[in-house]
Amino acid sequence: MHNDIKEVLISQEEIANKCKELGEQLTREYDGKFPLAIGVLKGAMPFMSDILRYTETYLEMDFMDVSSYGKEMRSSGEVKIVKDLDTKVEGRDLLIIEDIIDSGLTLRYLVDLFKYRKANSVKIVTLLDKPTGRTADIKADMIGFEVPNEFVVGYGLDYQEKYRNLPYIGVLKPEVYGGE
Ligand SMILES: O=P(O)(O)OC[C@H]1O[C@H](OP(=O)(O)OP(=O)(O)O)[C@H](O)[C@@H]1O
Ligand SMILES: Nc1nc2[nH]cnc2c(=O)[nH]1
Repeated sequence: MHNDIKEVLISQEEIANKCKELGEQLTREYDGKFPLAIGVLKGAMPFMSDILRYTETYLEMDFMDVSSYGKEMRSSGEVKIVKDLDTKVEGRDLLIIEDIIDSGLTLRYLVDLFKYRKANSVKIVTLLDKPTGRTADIKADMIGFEVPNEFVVGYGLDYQEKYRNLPYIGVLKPEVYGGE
């Protein structure tokens, strides 16, 4: 698996330090509130697990499974709900937890949906931000790292469902996805 990686962009240690920092920031942000933390499956799973163990306030967790990439490296442009929330969001303070904002289409769709469902507030924390990919108008409230305009894998992020269990963020060798 590690043999398929051309370059490590963000190390396991850098990710761990950042998760602690962001979790502590969330503690301050949501102290005395009872937010609903929403993990966007599947990619956000490791990040959600790591930041929330440093968030020392009462909170509730739920998950939404949305998909727009399928097996491709480009967004289909259509965000599909694979699994909806089990929790009502009306009047709640929501924290959306994402692994990456690229085109922004996934988060634009989710924020609009939660506003339509009358959430009290909607904030976004993302591990990675790829601003050069953006086509939709959306910004995160908290960002771990900015990444260049490359398809990244690891720590939740997949290519054809592989590499989500890598402990770091990296870039694949071109031959892995049929490039030169
Ligand atoms: O800003 P965007 O261009 O919309 O891209 C971001 C989304 O793409 C990935 O999800 P994907 O649809 O690949 O599903 P997955 O998390 O199950 O891999 C990622 O986890 C984000 O949710
Ligand atoms: N694995 C992966 N999924 C994405 N979804 C949106 N951008 C990316 C990316 O760079 N890598």
